[in-house]
Amino acid sequence: MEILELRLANVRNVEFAELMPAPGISEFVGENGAGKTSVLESVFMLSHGRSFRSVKRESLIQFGADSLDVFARLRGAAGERRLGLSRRRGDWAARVDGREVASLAELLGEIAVVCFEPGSHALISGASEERRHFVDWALFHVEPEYMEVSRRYRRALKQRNTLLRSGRAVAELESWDVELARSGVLLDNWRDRYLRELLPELQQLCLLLLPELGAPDLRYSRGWLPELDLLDALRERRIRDLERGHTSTGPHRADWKIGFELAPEREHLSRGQEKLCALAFLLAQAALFSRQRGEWPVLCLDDLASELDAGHQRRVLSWLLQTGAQVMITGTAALDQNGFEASSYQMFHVERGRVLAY
Ligand SMILES: Nc1ncnc2c1ncn2[C@@H]1O[C@H](COP(=O)(O)OP(=O)(O)OP(=O)(O)O)[C@@H](O)[C@H]1O
Repeated sequence: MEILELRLANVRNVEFAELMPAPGISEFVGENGAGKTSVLESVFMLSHGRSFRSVKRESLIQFGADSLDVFARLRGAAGERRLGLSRRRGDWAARVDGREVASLAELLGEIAVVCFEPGSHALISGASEERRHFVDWALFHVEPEYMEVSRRYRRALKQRNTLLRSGRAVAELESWDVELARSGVLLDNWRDRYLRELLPELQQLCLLLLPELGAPDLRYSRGWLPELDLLDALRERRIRDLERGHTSTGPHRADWKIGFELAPEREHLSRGQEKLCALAFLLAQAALFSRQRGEWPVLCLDDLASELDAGHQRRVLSWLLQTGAQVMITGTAALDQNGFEASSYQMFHVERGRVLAY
């Protein structure tokens, strides 16, 4: 998919910007604090409903402004779409082709953006929630029933936790346990399958970015004891859960980790290797998306040059070039443009909130 036109208003220090990203690589170059990341955050917002820097969307609204607008004209396999996310008088509204949609998910389902940024190492070293989000974001795009099943699971979990805190009879938990098991097993199967499908893509990217570590392996832990089925695991934990006041087992506790032949645990990775590893996951996710959906997501790479050394940058850029995906990259200095085709490359200068095609 490709963003043909992008418009932002009152996003951080960008009062207004209108640009036409290149079909291939668009580079946003400017000094620290110029507004480069704000452009990427806007694109990411359309696909995730939030910024990658903060869960609070409000922090993007320009100081003193009472509205924010992000608009993109997107060409994808399903045709052309006009996508908008805005905030007016305290309310957020999402629009697809000019029509306000009832649920944000309708907008998020239209555009896929995969972003590597300075906080991405949290995918490897951060909380398990980051890793569940990573998988669940992909499931949202490829499993038509994902939203509904995930909603049922979250609702049952909330009800079960309320019941646990109320200290009422254990027997009342049965119906919620049955619902948790029904939806939870589906989530677990999808996650398990997704990670197995991701592995070959990941192996290729690790070979490109981290060849010194040997072959990678992915270990998925589903969130409950492998020898039990989910319903039995929930039943078995009831007494303990009542004491603790929350549900201590199930897919909401799922996690996965990567190990390499020569670095079996995360603690064996250097900080730089952690970042490369996170990048390998994100690019593998994009590659799998393209295989499953027949089109590439938009790829954003924030501050690539400060995250990667020159050799790794070159490898990533040549990999990106052969995908044909639309890519947006920020940096304080221009990239080495060797191999870029003029027709699919565009540089933008960003200066104190102004974005200008160069
Ligand atoms: N809500 C806001 N309203 C106005 N300005 C803001 C707001 N939030 C942040 N800023 C400012 O907006 C500017 C843009 O930040 P941004 O992160 O986009 O810059 P950048 O060009 O990516 O910088 P760097 O190279 O340092 O990462 C910064 O100067 C920041 O202080």
